[in-house]
Order: sequence, then structure tokens, then C-alpha cells
Amino acid sequence: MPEEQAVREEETKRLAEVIGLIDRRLLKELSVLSERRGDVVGIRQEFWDDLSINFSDATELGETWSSIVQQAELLVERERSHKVASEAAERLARQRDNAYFARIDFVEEGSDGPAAPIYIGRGSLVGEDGETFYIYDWRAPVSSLFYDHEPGAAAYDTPGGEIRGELSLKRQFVIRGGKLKHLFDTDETIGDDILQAVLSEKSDTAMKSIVATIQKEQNRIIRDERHKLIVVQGAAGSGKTSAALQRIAYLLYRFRDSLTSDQIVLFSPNPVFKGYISRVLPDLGEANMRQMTFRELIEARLGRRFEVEDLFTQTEALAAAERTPEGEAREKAVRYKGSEHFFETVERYLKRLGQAGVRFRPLRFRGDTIVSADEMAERFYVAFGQEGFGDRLAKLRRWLNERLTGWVDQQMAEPWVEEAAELADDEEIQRAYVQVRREGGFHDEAFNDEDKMTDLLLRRAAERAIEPLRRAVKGFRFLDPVGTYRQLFASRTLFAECAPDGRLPDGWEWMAQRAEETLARKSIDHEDATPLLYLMEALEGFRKVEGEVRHLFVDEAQDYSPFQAAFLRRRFPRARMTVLGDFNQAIYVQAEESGGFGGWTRLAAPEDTSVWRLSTSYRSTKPIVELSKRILRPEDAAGIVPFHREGEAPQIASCRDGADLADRAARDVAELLAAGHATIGVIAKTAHESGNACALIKERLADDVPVTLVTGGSAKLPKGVSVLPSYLSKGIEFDAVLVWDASEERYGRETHRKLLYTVCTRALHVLRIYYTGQLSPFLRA
Ligand SMILES: Nc1ncnc2c1ncn2[C@@H]1O[C@H](COP(=O)(O)OP(=O)(O)OP(=O)(O)O)[C@@H](O)[C@H]1O
Repeated sequence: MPEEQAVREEETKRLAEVIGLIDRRLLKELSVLSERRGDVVGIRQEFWDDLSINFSDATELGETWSSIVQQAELLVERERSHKVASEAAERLARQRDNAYFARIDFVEEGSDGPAAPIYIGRGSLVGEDGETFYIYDWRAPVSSLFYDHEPGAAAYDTPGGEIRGELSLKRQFVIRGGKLKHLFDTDETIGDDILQAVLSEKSDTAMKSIVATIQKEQNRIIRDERHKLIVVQGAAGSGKTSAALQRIAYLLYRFRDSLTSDQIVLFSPNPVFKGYISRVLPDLGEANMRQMTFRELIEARLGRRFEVEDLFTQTEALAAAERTPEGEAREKAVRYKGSEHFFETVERYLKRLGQAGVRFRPLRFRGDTIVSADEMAERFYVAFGQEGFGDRLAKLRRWLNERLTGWVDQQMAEPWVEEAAELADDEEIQRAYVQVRREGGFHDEAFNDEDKMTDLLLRRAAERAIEPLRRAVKGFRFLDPVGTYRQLFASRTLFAECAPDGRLPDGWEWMAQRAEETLARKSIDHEDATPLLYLMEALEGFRKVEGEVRHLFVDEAQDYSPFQAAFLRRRFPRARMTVLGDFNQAIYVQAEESGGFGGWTRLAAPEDTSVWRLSTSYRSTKPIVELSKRILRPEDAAGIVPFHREGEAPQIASCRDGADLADRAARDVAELLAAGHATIGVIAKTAHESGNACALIKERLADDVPVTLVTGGSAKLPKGVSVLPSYLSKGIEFDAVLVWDASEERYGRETHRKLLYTVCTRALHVLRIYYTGQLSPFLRA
């Protein structure tokens, strides 16, 4: 029998043994599952039967009540164990489908035994004896050998120190549906055959895990436990997002006793991307981390009271005002307000606010001032002036609550209180009765108790009326962060005194006027949103500080301003940070000041920081990477290496006019769909243009062709054809990308270079570019 066939038979036999073990486990879990489900249904029924009794006062139910409580506890316990069994069954079913993807044979230095085969999969599988490892988890220390070494001398780190030895075999498997489809022996770190096969697959609307083909340089990022700040600069498609998600799975495994998925936060560029990556961790058997966009953070704190401009709207506004004096002044403001200089200015301003200047909002009720802003300032700066900022604020809150209580006392005889009390419903009267009774009333001196009840009802009515004020005190709404922020722009002297170099920035007058105009009408420009939020949270003592968050991931980090980076550092004070980005894709004006990564790398001490580079671009075929590189300046393109995957040469088509462009694009869409491409992205520069493009394409195609317009609010990438603006294509990919009008008019300025690069690098297999008039200078040969 030829050797290859013998190997195949041996591995098939071994796989069958593993599948047998998984099947036995699966059966066991399924029987627990069905038993628990039966229990849960039964207990639930009894529980609801008991609950149908009338229990207006639990203390009088005695035995029945304690039986209900017991049943509730039992129900919770059974439901929990039902959930555990169902998760285990799910895990086993996944494992059965694709049990492992690699085998390595390794002999430890000094050992004279034969090389032990180690099988590596998405999760581990231990035999009945509790000792035999049939499959090792890809995150186990020994699995590192597979990702980091070629056959020969090799070593891996363990918590107990480094283990050296000899790697005698590396074998990769493709197992699907419990069947061995392919196997390859390899001399490389990760066999290119498998990587080629994986990368040539048609894309999906959701990102896939790269666990079977993690590259050595990606593995270093995934397993770095030493540094507090990890900064990754990686070419488009070099696997930054993939590495970030694998790293999260790794951390959850490595620190499973102390780290939970809700202690990990990932900042995503937009809702489309959020949906796009949301399946990776569940597919690896881990719960998803918390995901948010920076916009959501801003909206949650400012959105209820203000109209806050988002980054996309700002981008569109800047594009529309390009080359006008107004547009240039705004660009200057956007750059400045995202800078470290401005962050320091706000910090220094905050320090001064410890002595004077915090603006307060009076507590008012029906036009009467209960506590004025001046009284608050007097308390804050004079009466409590000796305390630290946070203590002063706590005391001020307590004092405000006392003032409110005092005010209610005064109001008891006022007619409005009596009128409000008369509106009390039965339930409130009943509650007042129960309270007076609990306090010993309604026994002998019934007359007195009636008075008590009236008093109670009056007090409750008054309290109900001032409830919004109590909530305002609790929520720090007696502070006026917007007024305090406006004040900074209201005085040249104050601003210059706060600035670290004592100087006003270029364009300050325009900025000050603009801030005044917008904030006065409760609308917040995007460039003011983070500074304002920072001021607000700092004044409140960072009460929503996310101290529990242990790992913060920021994807597409090149798009954050240095101000935003510094703010996130303050907001997640205990978190280790993994920051991933590509300075060649920095498309927003707000981040230009950082020159790529400046804002991030300074957030931790150099000895706590590691900076990694990923240069191989895995997403696109070689011809697409080569073309995209031409868009960049030679010095920026120099470090980008295409993975050797061949494909159709990108096409650049000159079109007579808009109608011709639409005709060609629609024809290509139909052709590409027929060729089996599952996702096609038609990417226009702005939202407005993508709206037009979508309408024009739809007109030209049959009704049943799936064409969807993707907007800033979209949460999911559809299958078929997506038409979207350039900035929403961040981080995602398509089998084929059609660039809608890469003319000089659209992509002619230096600032458009990176945008065009970002757009073209979204393509996996096919890139077609259309233009009218002159072609963008960045694409000319
Ligand atoms: N080691 C790998 N094995 C298989 N596929 C990989 C690997 N690394 C990256 N890829 C694939 O390359 C594509 C790009 O990866 P990813 O989106 O993580 O890159 P990125 O650096 O975040 O890109 P961008 O900056 O352009 O958004 C994905 O389809 C991903 O599955």
C-alpha cells in the first residue's frame, strides 16, 4: 500500500475513534437536556398554579409562600443546568463537525520516548480517564508549536518556563461533517496550500475565524500577555481584525477563572462592521465581547439632550464645503479639536475649575427657583472649598437633597399640594395606610392616625411633583457642562492661559464663534462632542468610569483623534489596550494631526508597550494588492506584501457619462452574480452618490436581483449586491468591488488618496473601477 494511503487510513481510523467518543458525550448531554427540559416544564407549571392565588400580602401566605420561593429557586437551578447541558451539547455538535485541524509530533528535549502526536482543534477533548488529551485547544501553550515553527528544533512557552524539543511532523486536516476531506504534511510554518484554499473561498456576509491558519506574526499579537498597550500597524487585509478576535478568544481561555466576556470591550467603526464580526467568537465557542461604536458612547451620554452630529455627517459636510473658506476653517477646527494640544488645554481648564468657574444650573419648580446657581457655586467653592473635587460634589448633592426636603416641608400647606394629594389613587392610599400601620398606627388613637395619613399623602404628592428634580440631582444635572465648555471659548485670555504653550490656535476666532452658535441651539458638532463628553464626565468624577473593563480593543484606530484616544484611556482606567489600525486608511480629517498612530503610542510607558507590524495582505489577490499599492505614495506602499494568490487583473473602465457608467456597472453586477460571487460591493464616495448609484443599478437589473443600499444606520451586511458610501466600507470585504466613479473630480485631492486605497482594498477576488471624465491621478499609470 502506498505510504500516502496508509497515512490516510490511519488518520481516518483515529478520527472515527474521536468521533465515537464525541458521540457518546453528545448522547449523554442530550439525555440530561431532555430530562432537565421535562423538569423545567413541570416545575414551571406548578409554579404558575401556585402563583394564581391572591397574594396581596406575602407575610400572610405562610407555607404557600415558602413553597413558591423554593420552587422558584429550583426552577432557576434547573434552568441553569439545562443551559449548561445545552451549551455543552452545542459545543460537542460543533466539535463533531470539525474536530481538529492539525497534528504535530513533538519530542521534548531529554526524553527518549517516541514523538507524541498532538492534535489541535477549536476546543479540547479529554478521554474518560481525565488524562488522555484526544484534542488540544488551539490556545493551549503546546499548540503554539504549530503556529510558530517549521519541522525541526522548536520551543514553546508555558507558565512553568520554556520547553524545547524537536518537531518531527506537521500535518493539516480539513474535516467537515465528521469526515476527513483532506490532509497535507507541510514543511512550512502554516502550509500555504491550506491558506491558498481558505483565501480563495467565496466570502460570506459574516467574518470567519482564522484559527486553522493563524500566521506566526499574528500569533505573537494573539498571545502577548506581557504588555499593557499593544499597537498593531497592519496593511489592509493583513488580518488585524482577525487577530484581535482570536486574541479575545485566547484571553478568555487563558484567564478563564478571572476574565469574562463582558469585561472586554471592542470599539468598532460602524454598525455594519459590528454585525459583520459578531459570529467569530460564538463560532469559537466563546461568548461575544461587548461591542460599541464611539458614536454610541457619545449618543448614550449626550444624545438625549442634544442633536449630536456624527462622524459620517461631519465627513459629508466637509466634503460638500471643500475649497470654500468656511470649509477650510471648519477643517482647521476639526483638526485642532482632535489634537493632543486641545486635550491638554481641557485638562488644564479642568484643574482651574477646581478653584472657580464651574457653571451650575438652578433647581426650579414651576418658575420658582428652589436653589439658584449662585448658591450652588457658593457651597461648592466656599463652604465645601477645602475638600477634593469629588467630595465637594458628593456634599453638594447631599445638600441639594436636604434643600429639596426643606422646600417640601414649606410647601405642605400650599393649595397646589392639597390639590395634588386629592388626585391620589386607591393604590397610593392603600400604601399610605400600610405605612402608618407598620409604624404602629391604627390601634387606639385613630384620630391622630388620620392626620398622619393626610400628612403622608400631602408629602407624597409634593415629592412626586419634585421627582424630576431629585432625579436631576442624582444624575448631576445641576452641573452645566455645556455652559462650562462654552465659557472656555468665550474668553481669549482664559483659553490662552489654559493652552499648554499659552497661545491661541490658528483659526481660534472662527472656532469660538462656531461653538457659541451651535451650542446655543443645543446642537453639537462632531468635533465638540468628545471634548464636551470628557469635560462632563470629568466634572461628574467619571461616575460611569468603566473600572471593570480589563481589555479594551480599538479597531480602525487610525480614525480616532489623539483627543479621543486620550479620552478612552481615562474612561477605561484599568483596561489593557489592543489598538489596531492602518495609517494608509486614515480617511478622517479629525485624525490627521496624529500622523497615523501618535495619539495611541503615547498612552503607556515604552516598556509596557509593544508595537507590531503586519505587512502581508491576505484579503485580496496579488493583482489587486499591486494595483492598490500604486494608489499610495511609494514610501507608504513599500512595506505591503501581497500573498501569492493569483486572480483576474483589475479593470479600469473609462465611461462616456453617468448613464454609460451605470450601464457597465449593472452589466458587470449581473455577470459577477452569474459567476457565483456571493457578495458584491458597489462603493461610491458619499452617501448621496451611493443613493444615486443604487437607484441607477436597480433600474437596469431584473426585480429579483438583490440590491441593497447600505446606510449609516444599517446593522447588517446583506447577501448579494450592497451599494454603500466609501467610509462605511471600512473593515469589511466583498468577493467583488465595483468602484463607482473614480474620476479626478471625486478622488482628485491628496486627502482622497487613502480613501480610494481603502475602497479598492475591500475586494477579495475581483476589482472593477469605472470613471467619467479624467481618471483619478492616483490610478494613472
Ligand atoms: N491567517 C489567516 N488565515 C486565513 N485568512 C486570513 C488570515 N489572516 C487574514 N485572513 C483573511 O484576510 C481577510 C482580511 O482580514 P482582516 O479583515 O482581519 O484584515 P484587516 O487587517 O483588519 O483589514 P482592513 O484593515 O483592511 O480592514 C479576511 O478575509 C481574513 O479572513
